Amino acid sequence: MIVVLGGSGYVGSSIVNLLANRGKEVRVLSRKDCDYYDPASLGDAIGNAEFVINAAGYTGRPNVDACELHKHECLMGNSVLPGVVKEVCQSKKLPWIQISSGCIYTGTREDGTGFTETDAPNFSFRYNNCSFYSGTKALGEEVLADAENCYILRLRIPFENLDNPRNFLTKLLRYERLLRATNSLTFLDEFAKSCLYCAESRPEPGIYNVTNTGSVTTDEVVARLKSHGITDKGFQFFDSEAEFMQKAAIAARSNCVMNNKKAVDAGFPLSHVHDALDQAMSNWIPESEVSSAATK
Ligand SMILES: NC(=O)C1=CN([C@@H]2O[C@H](COP(=O)(O)OP(=O)(O)OC[C@H]3O[C@@H](n4cnc5c(N)ncnc54)[C@H](OP(=O)(O)O)[C@@H]3O)[C@@H](O)[C@H]2O)C=CC1
Ligand SMILES: Cc1cn([C@H]2C[C@H](O)[C@@H](COP(=O)(O)OP(=O)(O)O[C@H]3O[C@@H](C)C(=O)[C@@H](O)[C@H]3O)O2)c(=O)[nH]c1=O
Repeated sequence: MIVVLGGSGYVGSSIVNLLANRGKEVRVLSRKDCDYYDPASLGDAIGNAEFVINAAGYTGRPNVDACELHKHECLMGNSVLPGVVKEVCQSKKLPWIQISSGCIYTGTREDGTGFTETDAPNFSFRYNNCSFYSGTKALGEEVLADAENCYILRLRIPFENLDNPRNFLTKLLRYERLLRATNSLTFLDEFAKSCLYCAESRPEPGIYNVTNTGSVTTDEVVARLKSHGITDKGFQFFDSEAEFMQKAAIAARSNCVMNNKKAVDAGFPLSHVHDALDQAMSNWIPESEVSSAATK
């Protein structure tokens, strides 16, 4: 049985749905079920699982700006909880996944290429230039530096075919104005499949950048939304990052490029970002039809 902490959240529910559709026995854990910060209580709740996925954490609503206002929750969920899950899984000798984030980086490497798993985070408290959210995610990875049998999977700006306020494509469609940025992204379907791949095929444990190959600019994504007929909106852009910060954000964002070679070489099912965007957009389901699509 696979236990998923935070399995009712945006990312967790996508993983749980895939596991269930593939016939896996899966159990969702919530903070209501036990004390996440008491190893004995969490250990009892995890019970006789064979594999654990920690999809719990504090991300803020509607976006990471909220983490600047809820620092205690953010630090506990993203930095302390991974350490408790590690203690419990190690004592039970369980393999497990921690969901981390590519947002612990900003920009590209000096040579213009994407960050690899061995590059030190450059959008963290150690650099003192980060959002509170990113700082806590980088600390969460540090806490797991010596973790055994642990997959640290870095997700980066999830998108999918279902219109949802957490979906990057929906965000671009709904924000009044857009920031011009270059980013690596993660197709949520392929992220869920990557979790299943770890549970079933057990590649070498460690850190993996679970992002689609390549990177895209905001303009490219918007052009694709138009060419797929999803919108004909005349998008408005901020003149600069400074204007974005002044008018639409509290915390700086970590727009960045990631290198997924380690994950691809290890067999993770990750396509090129252009193909993944086309797949999500050609199966686009508007929010008004999402719940009826889910029940079909
Ligand atoms: N969405 C994104 O853009 C990205 C997310 N991630 C990471 O993926 C993971 C899941 O994110 P996502 O699904 O978007 O988040 P959600 O907020 O949708 O879900 C996370 C779940 O975690 C639980 N939770 C909330 N606050 C806390 C807390 N302070 N301590 C412990 N548990 C808490 C809640 O479940 P319950 O109430 O049932 O306990 C919640 O439903 C997080 O670790 C996040 O950092 C990484 C990159 C991008
Ligand atoms: C608020 C806002 C953001 N943006 C841009 C900035 C950025 O490039 C992109 C996403 O910014 P948001 O504020 O929507 O999302 P943000 O909360 O920064 O998203 C992050 O969530 C956490 C949980 C993660 O782990 C990250 O990987 C990432 O997915 O959209 C606009 O273009 N216009 C806006 O009005």
